[in-house]
Amino acid sequence: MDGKMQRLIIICGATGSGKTTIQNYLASKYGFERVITHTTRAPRKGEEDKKDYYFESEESFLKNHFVEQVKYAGFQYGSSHEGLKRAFEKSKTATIILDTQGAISYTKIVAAFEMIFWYIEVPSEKQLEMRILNRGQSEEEVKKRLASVEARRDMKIPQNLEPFCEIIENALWKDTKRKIDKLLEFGRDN
Ligand SMILES: Nc1nc2c(ncn2[C@@H]2O[C@H](COP(=O)(O)OP(=O)(O)O)[C@@H](O)[C@H]2O)c(=O)[nH]1
Ligand SMILES: Nc1ncnc2c1ncn2[C@@H]1O[C@H](COP(=O)(O)OP(=O)(O)O)[C@@H](O)[C@H]1O
Repeated sequence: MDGKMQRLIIICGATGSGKTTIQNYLASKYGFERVITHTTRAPRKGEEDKKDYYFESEESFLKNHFVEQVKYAGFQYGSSHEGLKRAFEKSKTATIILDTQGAISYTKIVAAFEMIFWYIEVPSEKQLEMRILNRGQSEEEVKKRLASVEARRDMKIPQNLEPFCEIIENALWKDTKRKIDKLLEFGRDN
């Protein structure tokens, strides 16, 4: 495969903004492979090891070869060279979900693939809370998550990430899909 043709779509945004929903849409409509990242947080109901994340212990986490790693709401998260390679073996365009700090790290690396940065926004914090609650997490869990320094930080796009990012407002899902389709149509062959 021609390395120059590979593309990584980096998706970031507040917790509950719709990053996973968008990643799933890109997988089902366009066949874009997901880069599975590593975390020490426990799986949520319905999440599967090696599909949603590589769920790691503190010890096993350290054994990976990371492009970047962060601490988010008290847990470790990291994207590994192995994870990227596995995704690019299956499709030329891959997608990855990162916090904004991780996305900033990617703006600084020299990579063999093209990078596209998307920041997902939701019109109001109230809507965010509602969506997270609908996802099945308890009110207490949601409050705790939204109170972490990292979650607060990622509610807004950091200034040093803004020049690299396409901001996608995820209000009505059908409009979001249309926006994404347009962006990908425009990006084709560029
Ligand atoms: N930097 C970085 N962030 C990650 C990685 N994997 C996941 N994240 C981010 O970690 C944050 C927390 O993810 P998660 O626990 O799944 O919670 P959610 O955002 O509420 O679905 C999100 O902002 C993810 O984008 C990674 O490998 N590196
Ligand atoms: N445009 C939308 N309108 C209404 N609900 C949405 C929309 N996009 C995503 N959701 C829902 O919001 C919740 C959070 O979305 P999710 O993709 O899990 O967010 P993230 O991965 O950013 O934390 C999920 O229950 C999802 O189905």
